[in-house]
Amino acid sequence: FWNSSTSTVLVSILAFLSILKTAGFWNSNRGQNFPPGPRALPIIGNLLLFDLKRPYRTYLQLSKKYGPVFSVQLGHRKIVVISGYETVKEALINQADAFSERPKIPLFEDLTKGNGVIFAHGENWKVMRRFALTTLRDFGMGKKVIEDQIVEEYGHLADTIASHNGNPIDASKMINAAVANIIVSILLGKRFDYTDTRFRRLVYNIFPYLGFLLRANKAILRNRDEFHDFLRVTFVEYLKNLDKNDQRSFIDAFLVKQQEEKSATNRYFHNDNLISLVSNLFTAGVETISTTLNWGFLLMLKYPEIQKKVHEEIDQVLGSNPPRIEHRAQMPYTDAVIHEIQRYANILPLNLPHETAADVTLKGYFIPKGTYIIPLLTTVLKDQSQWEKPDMFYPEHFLDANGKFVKKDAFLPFSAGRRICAGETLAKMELFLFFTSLMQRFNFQPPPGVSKSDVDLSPAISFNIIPKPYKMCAVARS
Ligand code: HEM
Repeated sequence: FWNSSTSTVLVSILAFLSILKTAGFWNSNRGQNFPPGPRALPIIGNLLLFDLKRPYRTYLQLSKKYGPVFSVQLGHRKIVVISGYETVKEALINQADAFSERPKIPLFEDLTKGNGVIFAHGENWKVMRRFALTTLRDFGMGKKVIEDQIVEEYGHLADTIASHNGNPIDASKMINAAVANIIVSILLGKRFDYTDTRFRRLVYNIFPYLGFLLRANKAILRNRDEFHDFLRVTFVEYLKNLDKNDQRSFIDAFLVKQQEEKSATNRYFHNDNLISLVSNLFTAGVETISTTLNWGFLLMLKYPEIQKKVHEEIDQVLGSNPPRIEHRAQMPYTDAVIHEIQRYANILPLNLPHETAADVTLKGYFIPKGTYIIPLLTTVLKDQSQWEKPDMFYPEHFLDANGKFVKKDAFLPFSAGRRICAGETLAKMELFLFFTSLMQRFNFQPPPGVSKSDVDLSPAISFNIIPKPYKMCAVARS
């Protein structure tokens, strides 16, 4: 009965049905005004349209053609892309709850099993996010400890940079280590020496560079196992010395919660959630900041006249005093430059993916519950209706005619709504203190023989926007 011609007929029928389905013949969304988009091919959907090396470019082009709400199909997944400041705001802020979920992405589900905060869902996400936010505040801004730690850390970083005596260096690894130490001191309550072997493995091997997050290879899984083993041993150690009245780290705070009397949320405080939280904060809190700083110094090489103005403001306001966070309000130009670095660098052009938690209507289009959403941040940070010179590095975007700092609604590098970056306050503090302190100590110049017009601002090939590796000379300022 079951012979090869039966199989051929069956395969043909299936292929035909698949074509009909893709063409929308009995699409469940049909008649409900699903957002428009390019016609999809069977099985692969719109894959052929994509610049796979820099997918954000394809989304950007499609948004120009199809407008602020459109759809693409990748494999069997229909994706709705939201672009432009007004529309992203209408979704993530005005309809915050409906756009607050994360899709289940196989690689991340394998890595975290829905634990932690970044790729968590429903109630687990809510409880872990609330805990992460309060604890970051307590161990950071609340107790002022973190500001002191950043000040200590930028001292170490500046000394390491100065030891190269103005010779050309690629500072990215040093910056990475300094930034990693900040989150490590919040999580573990102590910093590491840059030469510590375990720390080096943690920073350089275990956590992949932003651009390679999507490579689900065996090495990543092996590194993850090694990191988890390290954490399990650490938890046991911290548990032994735990003192409810003297909590010294994020891990201590979690373990105290775990031991509290049974409460409605107590069941979420298990070790798998702690492991994922620690990994989440490390992944989210190191590469983002160091990539932004790497863009910042590259831009200072390209625009020495802007660097000069920052130096002047530093000399005027700080003199030789170390920067503290309260100085930011007195340094509008430096503040504007840092904001413009974030806007221009646009490091997460695709944002992180969202998913609709309920059926929702946006700009007249119907989007069912469970739809994969991309709130396209690049179209917000470069929205022509919001920025005077969207494609240029122009700190005046954040200054009024009197040189006072002005906030901009479309400045959303941390996204918006329920899933807005949980580390925004910490990140802003780190960016200001690291950038200002290094600028206070050094003049950044291209290596000998390289002129400012040779400085290349085109990004490396990646899913996110990272600068190509570069060298610079950090010449001590007298
Ligand atoms: C320049 C620095 C940073 C940028 C540009 C940035 C940007 C972002 C963006 C765009 C998201 C996704 C928001 C969304 O889904 O709508 C995000 C999420 C997140 N970020 Fe950041 N981030 C930065 C630094 C940090 C730091 C320092 C930490 C923590 C220490 C952190 C922790 C998180 C966490 C936990 C999430 C997940 C939030 C959730 O799913 O509820 N980030 N960040």
